[in-house]
Order: sequence, then C-alpha cells, then structure tokens
Amino acid sequence: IRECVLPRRGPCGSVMLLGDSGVGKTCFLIQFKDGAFLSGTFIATVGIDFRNKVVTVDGMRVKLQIWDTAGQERFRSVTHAYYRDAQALLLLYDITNKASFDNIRVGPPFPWLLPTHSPGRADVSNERVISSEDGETLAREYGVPFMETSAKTGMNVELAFLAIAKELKYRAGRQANEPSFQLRDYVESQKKRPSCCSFL
Ligand SMILES: Nc1nc2c(ncn2[C@@H]2O[C@H](COP(=O)(O)OP(=O)(O)OP(=O)(O)O)[C@@H](O)[C@H]2O)c(=O)[nH]1
Repeated sequence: IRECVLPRRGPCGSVMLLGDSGVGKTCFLIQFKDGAFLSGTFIATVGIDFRNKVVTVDGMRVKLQIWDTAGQERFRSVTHAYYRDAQALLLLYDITNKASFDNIRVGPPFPWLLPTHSPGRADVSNERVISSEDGETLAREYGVPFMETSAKTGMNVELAFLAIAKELKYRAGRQANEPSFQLRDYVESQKKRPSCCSFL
C-alpha cells in the first residue's frame, strides 16, 4: 500500500504531512485536492490516510501520493513507520501555537528527504505568536524551503506541492539543455507573503 503505483508515464512520489494535532494538515490536503476549506468541527485524523493527485509540471505528469498523518502523540509510532518511504515531508505548525513550532524537528537520519516548512493558519495573523522571522531562522538551520500557508485562503498551498512535483520530475531525469532546478530559489520566487491585514 505504501508503494506509488506509477501513472502511465512520469514520476511518482510520496509526500508526508507532519505536525502536531490541529495544525491543519487535513485541511491543507483537502484544499490542494479539492480546492475547499473544511471549517467548523475539528475531526482528528486516526492513524494515517492518503490521497493521490496527478499534477502536470512543465508538460510532464507527476503523481503525488500525499499522506495525512495523525498529529496526536498516541499515533506517533504508526506515522514514524512511514517516514523512510517518503520523498518529501511537509512540516506544518500553527503560527498561533508555540508548542507546535517547538515540536518541529527533522533529524539527520533522513537526509534524503525534502522538507518544507509550511506554517498553517497564516491567515490568523492577529493571534500570531511565531513570527515569519522565527520560521525563516528554523528553515535556514535545516536548509529547507520556507513559506507560510493557509488552508483557509489557499495561500501557497498549491505551490508547496508543485515545487515538490518539479523537484521529483527533475530527479527522475534531466533533459539535455535543461537548467538545474533549485527548489529553494523556485519557492522564494513564487511564494506569496502574508500581508499585515490578511486576517480572514
Ligand atoms: N483559520 C484557519 N483555520 C484552519 C486552517 N487550517 C485548519 N484550520 C482549522 O484547524 C482545525 C484543525 O484542522 P485539521 O486539518 O483537522 O488539523 P490536523 O493537523 O489534520 O489534526 P490531526 O488530524 O489531529 O493531526 C480545524 O478546525 C480547521 O478548520 C487555516 O489555514 N486557517
């Protein structure tokens, strides 16, 4: 079940959404998959779940198998079992919840992974306790791309997955004359920044 089933052509990769319970992982996935925001009652994910989505980057189909993990501590051992098979990790924290930021850690046992820090809820800026600079500093420490996202407004949600798909396509085989793909530069050039008044 963990293996990507290849589409007729093009690369495939698995992406894991990680972060504390309630940071917005399920909403992030639903926003990308269906373009909708799940508001209202919060239903915690039990164990692990996945959705597939095929995206087209630079004329090539790339299949993403996106794993939504449970943030609750009691499911930690289940979700840990899946890390080693992931090509990319999206680490989410809630900018209004310091503990969720402090719990973001990516250790050296997985140097082949491609984490992206994607703080959830960048729209609730008036309750913010973790500044953009705090996030950028942590991302620099790990050498990973950084962008603030919102499942509610959709800000940067698609970009996170498209950037991963581009990286997977690039890894799958570079065409002659194709310039090398620099993930962090791409993210920096494409990402939207939350404005001072983006409380929605
Ligand atoms: N304002 C705002 N609320 C959000 C956003 N993303 C999620 N939420 C809310 O946060 C709550 C938790 O969202 P989930 O996506 O279920 O959280 P989760 O990280 O999947 O939680 P677990 O399944 O327990 O790991 C829900 O009530 C959402 O409506 C966002 O971008 N902005």
